Amino acid sequence: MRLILNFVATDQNRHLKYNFLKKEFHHIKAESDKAPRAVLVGVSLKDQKVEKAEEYLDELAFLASTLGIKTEKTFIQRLDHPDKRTFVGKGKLEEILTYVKAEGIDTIIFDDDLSSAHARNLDREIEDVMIIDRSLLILQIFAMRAKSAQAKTQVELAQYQYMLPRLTNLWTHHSRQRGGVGMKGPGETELETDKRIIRDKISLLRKKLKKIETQSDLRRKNRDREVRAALVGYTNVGKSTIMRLLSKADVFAENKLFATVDSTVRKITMNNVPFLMTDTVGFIRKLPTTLIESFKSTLDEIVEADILIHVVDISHESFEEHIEVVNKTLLEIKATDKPTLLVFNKVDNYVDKEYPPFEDHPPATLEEWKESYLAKEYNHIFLSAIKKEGVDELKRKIFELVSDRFYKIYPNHHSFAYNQLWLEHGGEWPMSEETGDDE
Ligand SMILES: Nc1nc2c(ncn2[C@@H]2O[C@H](COP(=O)(O)OP(=O)(O)OP(=O)(O)O)[C@@H](O)[C@H]2O)c(=O)[nH]1
Ligand SMILES: [Mg+2]
Repeated sequence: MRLILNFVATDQNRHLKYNFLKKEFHHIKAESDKAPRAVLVGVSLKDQKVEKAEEYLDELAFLASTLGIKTEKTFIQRLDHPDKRTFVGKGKLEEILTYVKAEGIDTIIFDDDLSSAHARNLDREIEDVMIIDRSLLILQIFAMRAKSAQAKTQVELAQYQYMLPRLTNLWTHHSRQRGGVGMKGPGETELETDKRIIRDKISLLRKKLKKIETQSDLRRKNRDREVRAALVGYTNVGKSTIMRLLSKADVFAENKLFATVDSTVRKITMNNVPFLMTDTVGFIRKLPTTLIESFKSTLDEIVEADILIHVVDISHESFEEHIEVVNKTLLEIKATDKPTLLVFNKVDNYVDKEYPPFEDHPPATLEEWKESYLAKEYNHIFLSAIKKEGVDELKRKIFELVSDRFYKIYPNHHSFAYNQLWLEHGGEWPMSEETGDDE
């Protein structure tokens, strides 16, 4: 097996080829001239339903398809905890390998992060098949999507940070004294050299990022006295579509995961009240921590926002869990405690659930969701961004939050009395709206 990480550590110009993941994928594609074919492997833990593990693998398959990888089969093993040696047990691994060989599969994707010990042991068992874990897959998507210098540098940094601890045991069999060649320092083993190169690269990238961030900090400072709203939510819920709807901004929306990696800011004015709207990167279950760290300045757009517009795809089977993942991530980056509007998007795609009659059951229809604990807990609206149903109410709710904040900063603004009246009388749309780019 050629493990994906081998590329960097064994390539002569490894310190130059930072975009190793991309190259590796191109390599596979070029070899076979068709989409890479994969099997997915997940573990269903003791206290977890098998359907949950299946759902997680569906998401993993969606992540893989975003990179053009086709999923041929999924394997789930029920375990108390992942196997220490090879992630799944011996028997399961044999079953997987038999299938992989028979079908000529080129990639095995694990739904959890593999430790360096896992990688080493799997490396011994498997030949000619690429092994990827969830974090690596997400990092690769980010690398593909990043457009700005800032996002590209952030992804690179996250890739190297991901790699560094995994180098530790992986290369022990390469560790040997080697005299005076290339980058090697005096008395260093090959492993030490590799680690040093990566550490140097990390500190270089940190410096580069700091420089870029100083510029965006300055730009943000200039916006200090402006009201800022941020669209947040799980990936693929419709944030960019809503951004387009509100600002007529030409942002990219696609039915793939992590369509947005660079954040976009637009200035919007409603009834003479201006504010900034940010569309930013979506969250996902088990977002690699290296990504959260290196995307700190992008996520600061959320941290510094006055108002959050939390978008949810209500037609998704796991949308309640998605809300939890987003709330947990917001807590992690310290962006809670802001006035928040929960947008239940994609109502056009919602399919009523079937439950046995006369039994207690979770909400099964949109009407029932409207009466649910979630609707009670949150300032919310129901929306179809695609069919443009509920847009006026969305605008009105956003306007309420934004103008509340705006008049706190500018209590004497001339539009205050007019807008108070307008809101008290039910605020009929359309009202004046201008949009413009700010960067
Ligand atoms: N059926 C339906 N689809 C929608 C709706 N809103 C957005 N979509 C689709 O959902 C997909 C994702 O939309 P995006 O706007 O890219 O989602 P996002 O939240 O920005 O996604 P990321 O940037 O990947 O995190 C696209 O295919 C949209 O066309 C809606 O109201 N109904
Ligand atoms: Mg988006």
